Amino acid sequence: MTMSKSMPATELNHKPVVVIKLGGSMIDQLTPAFYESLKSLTKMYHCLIVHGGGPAITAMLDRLHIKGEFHNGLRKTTEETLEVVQMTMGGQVNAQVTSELNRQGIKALGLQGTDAEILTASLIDEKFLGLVGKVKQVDTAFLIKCMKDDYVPVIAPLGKTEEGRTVNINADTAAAALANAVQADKLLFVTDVPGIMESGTLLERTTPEEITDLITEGTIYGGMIPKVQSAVEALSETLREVMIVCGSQPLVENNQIAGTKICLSRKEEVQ
Ligand SMILES: Nc1ncnc2c1ncn2[C@@H]1O[C@H](COP(=O)(O)OP(=O)(O)O)[C@@H](O)[C@H]1O
Ligand SMILES: CC(=O)N[C@@H](CCC(=O)OP(=O)(O)O)C(=O)O
Repeated sequence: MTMSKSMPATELNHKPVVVIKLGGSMIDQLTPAFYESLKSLTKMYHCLIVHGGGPAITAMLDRLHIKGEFHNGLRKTTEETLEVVQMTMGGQVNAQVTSELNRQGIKALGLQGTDAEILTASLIDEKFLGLVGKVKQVDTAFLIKCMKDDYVPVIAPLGKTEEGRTVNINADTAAAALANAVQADKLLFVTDVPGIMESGTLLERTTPEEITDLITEGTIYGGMIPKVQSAVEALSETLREVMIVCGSQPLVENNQIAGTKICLSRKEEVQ
């Protein structure tokens, strides 16, 4: 379980928080209509954005002829790979997302998870995965300050170990940890598919138990696995629903968010 260093509930009670994870698969294709809907969301919610950058990292590794390797959806991160991760996801992609949001009139502030001790992580398995971390503690103090001033923090999922080593963190798991730490009302994973698909049909609602079966039978595979696992882990008494949504359409239409809702049970009815 992730620890949180400060409790935001009392500080941010005038607007709930929504954490939005922008998948690397979608970042280059987000439409003006998507940003417009995000802007209207900022009127009702404090928004906190976590972005990925998998495709950009892979493209740069290819250009530099550095061999990549994945284990269970996690990129083996050598010292050399980490430099590329910092340069692309922490640099280029973070700046791209932040400046696009600002261009659309959203007050966005680009940050790395390594700033202001936002993400403290532990190494998962250094021998096997190298410098890949999982979030151990989130310091929300600076994020809350930003959101109180109506800034949208845009976080690249890099973290520091307690020994001060920089680590690469899967963006889905970072988003889930941040959502828990800021006691978010909603967590949205924006990706390049309409939601979880089963035999070509969108699953509008599902549960952790069904997700386990869908992974076992191979319906859910690849990059969707860390996403749904992070979604399930994030579910709590406060965060009763997590959604997987598509970035090629507006986030909210007719007051509805289209995609797959993951709830603790099928009976959950969340507004
Ligand atoms: N059951 C499923 N429904 C929809 N997409 C799935 C499913 N199983 C695997 N996927 C794959 O997951 C991908 C999204 O994950 P990923 O590529 O990691 O995106 P992101 O960069 O947004 O995190 C989809 O493009 C699709 O190829
Ligand atoms: C440890 C690990 O795998 N980190 C990811 C971080 C980026 C990410 O998660 O980006 P997407 O959301 O685009 O997949 C990586 O290096 O690709």
